[in-house]
Amino acid sequence: MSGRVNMRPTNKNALLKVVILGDGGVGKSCLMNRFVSNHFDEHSFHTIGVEFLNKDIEIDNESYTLQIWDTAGQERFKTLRTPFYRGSDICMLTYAIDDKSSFRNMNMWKNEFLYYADIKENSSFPFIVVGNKSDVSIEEREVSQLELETWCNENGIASCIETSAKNASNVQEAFKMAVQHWLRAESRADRTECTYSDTVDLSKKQSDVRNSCCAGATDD
Ligand SMILES: Nc1nc2c(ncn2[C@@H]2O[C@H](COP(=O)(O)OP(=O)(O)OP(=O)(O)O)[C@@H](O)[C@H]2O)c(=O)[nH]1
Repeated sequence: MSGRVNMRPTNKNALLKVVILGDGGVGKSCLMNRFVSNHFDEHSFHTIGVEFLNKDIEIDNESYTLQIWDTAGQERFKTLRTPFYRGSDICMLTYAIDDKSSFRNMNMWKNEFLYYADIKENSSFPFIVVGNKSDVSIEEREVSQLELETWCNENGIASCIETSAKNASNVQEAFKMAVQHWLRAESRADRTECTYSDTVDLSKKQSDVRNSCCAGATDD
């Protein structure tokens, strides 16, 4: 008899580290607080360094714990925030719809993340782009939805959404979308690993299987 078995357990990483990046004042802390506690602070203080909160989310009957890292957007806190990028599963690049310069800075944020998180293969990393403060008036808006979509296309990012931490519009959806994006990236990675390493050929003798990279997974 001959066959191939995928040894990777499903939902192997139920704890997902989500890092929120973007210029100071775009609403990162407010987004996190709206998502975690359904609360909005009109007079939110600048974050110093990083803060994190956990929140469970259910998608397709699977439960995930999001560990959400809110970082300080001001340049002077760079050395305090960058050590926390490593080990991230999802990166939320955030700008404010009424602040064009925060939109222009997304390149800088993306590059800073890739560098300090030490991501080699950036094309498959689950970035999601969030345009916050969608409650502002048309007159105050400085970034159109088309500009957002164009930037994402140019940067190979498939997930983007406009939110308002103030009126709660799309905040739950943004985090859900982020996890769904992560799931798609994971399943692509699983398929690749299935092909190259994460499989056991049952036609092999048991001694050969023990020496393969996945053999230990059956005992753990
Ligand atoms: N109109 C509007 N204001 C918002 C929204 N989200 C946040 N704000 C306001 O924007 C300001 C900055 O919000 P923060 O959440 O502290 O911004 P931040 O990105 O965490 O800033 P740093 O900690 O400096 O990086 C606060 O006065 C908030 O009340 C929103 O969706 N709409």
